[in-house]
Amino acid sequence: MDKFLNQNADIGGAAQPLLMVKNLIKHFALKKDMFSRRQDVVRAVDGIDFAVRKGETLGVVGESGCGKSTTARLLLSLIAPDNGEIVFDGQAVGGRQLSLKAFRRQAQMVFQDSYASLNPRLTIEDSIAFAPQVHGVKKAEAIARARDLLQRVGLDPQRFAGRYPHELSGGQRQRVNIARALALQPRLVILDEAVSALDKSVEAQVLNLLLDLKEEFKLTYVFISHDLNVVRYISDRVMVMYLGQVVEIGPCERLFDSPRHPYTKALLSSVPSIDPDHRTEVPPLAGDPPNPINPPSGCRFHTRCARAQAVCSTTMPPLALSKDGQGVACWIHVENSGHTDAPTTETRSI
Ligand SMILES: Nc1ncnc2c1ncn2[C@@H]1O[C@H](COP(=O)(O)OP(=O)(O)OP(=O)(O)O)[C@@H](O)[C@H]1O
Repeated sequence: MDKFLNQNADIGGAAQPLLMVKNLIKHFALKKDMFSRRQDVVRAVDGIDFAVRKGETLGVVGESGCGKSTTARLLLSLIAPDNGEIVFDGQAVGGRQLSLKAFRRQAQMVFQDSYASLNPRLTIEDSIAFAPQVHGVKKAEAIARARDLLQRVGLDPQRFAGRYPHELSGGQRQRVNIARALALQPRLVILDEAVSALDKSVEAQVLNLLLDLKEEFKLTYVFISHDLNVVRYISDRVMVMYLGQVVEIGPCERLFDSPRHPYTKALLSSVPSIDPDHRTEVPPLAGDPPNPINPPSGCRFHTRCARAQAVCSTTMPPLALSKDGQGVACWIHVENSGHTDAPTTETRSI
């Protein structure tokens, strides 16, 4: 356990992580068809380690199907992992140290679909006040808290408290979902594509609201999005996933300005830049990722990587951490160990 704490403090780049994840695995068994003897399994999340430090926003990016949402659900114990450990503020989640109920008070989630997340039969204030009452807060106090939160997310309680979800715009509903997530006074909020369905102007307002609330309530965010510009705007550090694994993690600006993993380079080169100094020579990703039921051996990216070497197809590279806090799982970086910013600590051998 101590070894794990030290390793993950390194991966998080901070002495005080709020959340630590060790070797998290989730495979989904698919229904067998009548004539097949084989049981296909989707390796949605396949052995990930990372930490989220107190007060930071960790952005999570990667192509569709790489395991971002499954990771989010695992983090909040909405689904059970096949393996792995989650430690919240030094206490293992779901065991004797920190019960699931106690953890769920401190960790909340905001989903993409603002309408599906709300009960259509409850007024806005009743929706926000619901969870605190389940956790023992008296109704009058829960309603007062709901009205206060409405104000804080920019919705006048006089006008909005008694309305129903269908009477609100998408942006207003997402503000309600954010207020609802904050009603239990959590420390960690996981935002899974929380602004992706909004118009660009509303998206910008909600992003700024999230930044303000983070300061005001001393929150820590895990921010999942396919929109790299949005992730760059809001994140302190960024984690890049490919086929259920972490391929790179590091400080946001450094990762965007000098990505190290060939996958991160290709992913970022798909974002158009109007700045000629920032145009990249790396071609954007071609085709779809391989099937997660039968992922490539070795480094899972080797089948699409222009720089792949023999070792890449046989052996999975470790996620190695350099002195500047950037972790990269790529043999090119492991082998460049004479370089000043090359990996110094092998944080994970797979
Ligand atoms: N309940 C499930 N049963 C079977 N396969 C699943 C299940 N949930 C997710 N998967 C598969 O697991 C893989 C990871 O899915 P996940 O939704 O976590 O990816 P994602 O990165 O969030 O994708 P997106 O950006 O499209 O939301 C995908 O191949 C997906 O089809």
